Amino acid sequence: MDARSPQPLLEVEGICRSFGALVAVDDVSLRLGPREILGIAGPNGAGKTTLFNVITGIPFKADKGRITFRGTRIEAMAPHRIFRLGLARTFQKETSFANLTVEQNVRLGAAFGADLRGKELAAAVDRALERLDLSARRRDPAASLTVYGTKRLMLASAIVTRPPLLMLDEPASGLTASEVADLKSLILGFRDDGMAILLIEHILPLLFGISERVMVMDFGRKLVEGTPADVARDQRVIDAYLGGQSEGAADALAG
Ligand SMILES: Nc1ncnc2c1ncn2[C@@H]1O[C@H](COP(=O)(O)OP(=O)(O)OP(=O)(O)O)[C@@H](O)[C@H]1O
Repeated sequence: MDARSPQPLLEVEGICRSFGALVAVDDVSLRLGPREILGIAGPNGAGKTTLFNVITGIPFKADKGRITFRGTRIEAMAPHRIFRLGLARTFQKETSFANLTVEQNVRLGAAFGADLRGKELAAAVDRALERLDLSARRRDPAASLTVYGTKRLMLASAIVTRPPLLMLDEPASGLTASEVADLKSLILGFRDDGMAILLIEHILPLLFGISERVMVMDFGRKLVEGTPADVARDQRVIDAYLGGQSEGAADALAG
């Protein structure tokens, strides 16, 4: 099944969210199939993070629209119940419980996202720490990690319950080129494990290089959606957003 199938993994229909007079997300719809990677691009303030926020209900809901995840309507559901249905996210800013250890952070993710206990919980935490190359740091305080270490910790806490949908908000910001390359293979590995991925990213070679489809937002609205090749060539996208970066996107597509 893919996003065009009658029952996609995630279906967002006519979502709106305003802050006073500012319409941050304006009638946005999207569909995502299992194991699909949908990239979301757009200039600063286009409404990308607000879209993530209203899908996950953290920290606020949409004013209008329907969101269906795994056949269940979630637009009015409490965030922890959405997580338990199998939708996990990370945040733009590196976020962790700084005074807890790396392992305790991941255990919290597991407890929030599923009813895991005992050996099952321990195995899930071990697996997530191993996957994100954090096993050797498990007893260290989260505050001692580097920027990329903290990003990997957010990812470990998000994937510990093996969610079918992972939403990543600018996971590559602030990383070195080799860290971005490492992150790229991690994300592709999550997809190979069975996760669908919604990815917001300003680093276009990464976004265009791993997404099956790309959606570009501008002024709260969906400007264009299509294959990376079609989107990178779309004159509306070049005018509104890519500008000088269109070469970077083209290079990513070339290989
Ligand atoms: N809690 C809020 N209160 C008031 N305005 C908000 C709030 N959250 C977002 N906005 C505004 O909504 C608009 C969309 O913001 P949003 O963070 O969703 O954009 P974005 O596309 O994710 O941008 P960036 O790429 O810079 O992260 C912006 O004008 C922003 O200032």
